[in-house]
Amino acid sequence: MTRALIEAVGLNVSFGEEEDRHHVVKDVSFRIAPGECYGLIGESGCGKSTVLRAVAGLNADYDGAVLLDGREQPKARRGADFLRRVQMVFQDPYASLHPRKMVEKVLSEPLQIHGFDRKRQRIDEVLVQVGLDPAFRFRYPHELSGGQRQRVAIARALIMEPEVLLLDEPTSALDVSVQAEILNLLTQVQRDRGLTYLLVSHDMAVIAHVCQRIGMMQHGRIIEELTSDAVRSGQAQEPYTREFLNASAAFAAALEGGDAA
Ligand SMILES: Nc1ncnc2c1ncn2[C@@H]1O[C@H](COP(=O)(O)OP(=O)(O)OP(=O)(O)O)[C@@H](O)[C@H]1O
Repeated sequence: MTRALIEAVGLNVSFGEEEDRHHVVKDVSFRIAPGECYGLIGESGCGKSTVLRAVAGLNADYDGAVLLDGREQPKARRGADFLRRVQMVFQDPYASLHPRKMVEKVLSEPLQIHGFDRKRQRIDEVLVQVGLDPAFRFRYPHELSGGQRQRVAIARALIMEPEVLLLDEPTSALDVSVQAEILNLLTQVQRDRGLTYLLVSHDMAVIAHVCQRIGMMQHGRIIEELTSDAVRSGQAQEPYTREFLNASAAFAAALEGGDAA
């Protein structure tokens, strides 16, 4: 890889004090090229979300470095440039949208903060892009389904015209019936805009659908990096990775369906 757009170098994160101190992310490094989708996968508690939060700058208490376009980012306060170019989509759209803010306000606030022009037009365009009628701008979160809420959360990220999306289990809080719709939307906007994704999930079907390269995490470490082609053709080296893949019935179903991208 010649150029990494987003990069983690030797990330370490611990929680707690003294004897209660737990080292939950251990020397995690990865490089993601512009336009590439990289997935972090592993069982619950292995440290995936903690890695993502450190990369996003939501947890400043890490050792190691996060680089955007080759430039190391300050830990405590990401600059305006990073905050515009790197956006995050959270697992639970119920929690990530303010209940008393109309969609219009959710989408116009970041435009205001970052001094964008043509607000009305940008809001209409992004709503259409995420599959919502522009009239949804006048709805409150409680007037939306779970899938529609996650579409608004994705619109909020996209409206900043970012280059990188950090996606933390973006479908796992949704009904199974709408999970595929949201995944397809994420794949579509990634292609349309040439976005770079760092996607965290415990679900191999989700990761294989979206990502070209995968980091397998166990106990806070990336134990193996492999391409989704290698995953599909069963070329995992580590026994734990093979076990994880074998145990993933959903992944087997995705393989059968042939929709793993
Ligand atoms: N703010 C925190 N304070 C203390 N411990 C934490 C904190 N955040 C996470 N942890 C612990 O760090 C470990 C890794 O958590 P993390 O959420 O990163 O795992 P994960 O792989 O994303 O799991 P899941 O898929 O269940 O979210 C867990 O043992 C968790 O309890």
